[in-house]
Amino acid sequence: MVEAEVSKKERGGKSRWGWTAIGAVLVVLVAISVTSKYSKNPNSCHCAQDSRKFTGVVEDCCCDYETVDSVNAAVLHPLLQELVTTPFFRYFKVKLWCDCPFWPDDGMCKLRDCSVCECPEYEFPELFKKPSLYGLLSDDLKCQEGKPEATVDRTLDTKAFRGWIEVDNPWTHDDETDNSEMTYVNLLLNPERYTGYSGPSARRIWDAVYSENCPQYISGEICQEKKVLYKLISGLHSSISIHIASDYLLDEAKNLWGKNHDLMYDRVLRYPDHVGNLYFTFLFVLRAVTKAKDYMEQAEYDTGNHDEDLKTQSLVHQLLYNPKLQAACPLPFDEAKLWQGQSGPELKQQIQKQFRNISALMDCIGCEKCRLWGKLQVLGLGTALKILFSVDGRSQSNQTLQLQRNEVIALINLLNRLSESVKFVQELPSIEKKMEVLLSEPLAQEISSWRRVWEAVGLSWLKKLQL
Ligand SMILES: Cc1cc2nc3c(=O)[nH]c(=O)nc-3n(C[C@H](O)[C@H](O)[C@H](O)COP(=O)(O)OP(=O)(O)OC[C@H]3O[C@@H](n4cnc5c(N)ncnc54)[C@H](O)[C@@H]3O)c2cc1C
Repeated sequence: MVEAEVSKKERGGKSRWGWTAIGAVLVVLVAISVTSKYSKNPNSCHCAQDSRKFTGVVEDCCCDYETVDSVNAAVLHPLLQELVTTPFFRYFKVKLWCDCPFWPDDGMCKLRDCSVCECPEYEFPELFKKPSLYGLLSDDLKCQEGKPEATVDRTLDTKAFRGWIEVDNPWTHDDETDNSEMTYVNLLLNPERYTGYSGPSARRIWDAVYSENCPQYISGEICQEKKVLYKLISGLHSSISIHIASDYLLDEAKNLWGKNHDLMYDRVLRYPDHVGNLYFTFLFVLRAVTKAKDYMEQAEYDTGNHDEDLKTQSLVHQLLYNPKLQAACPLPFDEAKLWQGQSGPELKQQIQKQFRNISALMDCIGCEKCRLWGKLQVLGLGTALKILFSVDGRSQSNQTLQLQRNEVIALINLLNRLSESVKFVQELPSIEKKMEVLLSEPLAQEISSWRRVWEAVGLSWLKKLQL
């Protein structure tokens, strides 16, 4: 083309101008046909825009992608990253050795990283070991009235919080009040990352989760509440996959860990609905945390380390009352729209049973570390469900929220995991660029072959013109 232009200027012949113009039109038409062909490919159309892939309001939520990204990057992510390192939030109580209630354990874990490093007795806070002295259920309060002289009334009526108690979460399979097989785990020593757990064992669990408990909804054919359950699980699945890809064993021989962008793209980013579900789950859990803010604000974050505990309290306050967050996304998810129909209570029971089954499936995970994070995050989701759906401030005002310490730890750690995943997705442009190169390879090849054809034709025309 450049050669043709130079020759045209040098020669200045009228008929040659005409030939060149026809040639230029042909090139434009070829380019248009090639690019339009590729823009029909759903994978490449996003890339071709060279802009953000995810825009607009997150489906079924009250916040848009851009706001979630900016508030997460500016407020939530930094706060949560710090909060989960505090002594209160880094120890999680979990029953790791559990029998799968559905089929014999067929663990397929390949790596040493599959196993969990449990805490030695001396490490975790002494206060965590003791059952709470201040755990006062509403029934206990009545009992105390009979013998006031014997007990100190520690209730503070103005406070929502009445001390950590051992209560069972109705949404999960494990009995959270049974401490016999529980062990404490330092989450910082056991990061959620690639473990090599895959194949039929892992696939069977995901298949059971989706097919038996929350079959993918077909738009318009399933009620909103069931759709919520599917989206929560799918969003959690996206987050797990993103964590696997973002902390991946790139070279086993060299023990080299890092980001595996191709895996992140293959598993999550190329499915916009899986990304949408991640944002949905993030907003759902964020709504639960902010709804429980009175309770969380009053809660005791004692671990025996005064300075650290003050820091924890302050970080929790900053998270719950952040003006930027309140202004940007005051109601991340509107739970009041659910369970409105006549069959509401029945439906709630049915979905609660399905979620309990999902939580029981976590005992079938044949990789200890995956089981740890699976259990933590499912308890976190169960806690969010409990906050949003088990205690309804409007219709059952006599029901007060009671959370156990482990539920709050799971809830905040889950929110942090989701926040990290959203941040990874937000850092998409660099990944997108990489994919753009990959996706544009056939386009580049096709253009260059058309260019070669055109150059050959153009050259033969030029030769003719020069004669
Ligand atoms: C609870 C749990 C926790 C795990 N934690 C870890 C871990 O910490 N580290 C680790 O290395 N491995 C972990 N695994 C295993 C991991 O999730 C994958 O199963 C494994 O890496 C194999 O991946 P895959 O490519 O076969 O697809 P999988 O991720 O197993 O997906 C199976 C199928 O589910 C569907 N699917 C995938 N993502 C979504 C989504 N977001 N929404 C809807 N449908 C979807 C697709 O049809 C896909 O083919 C965990 C598994 C489970 C069940």
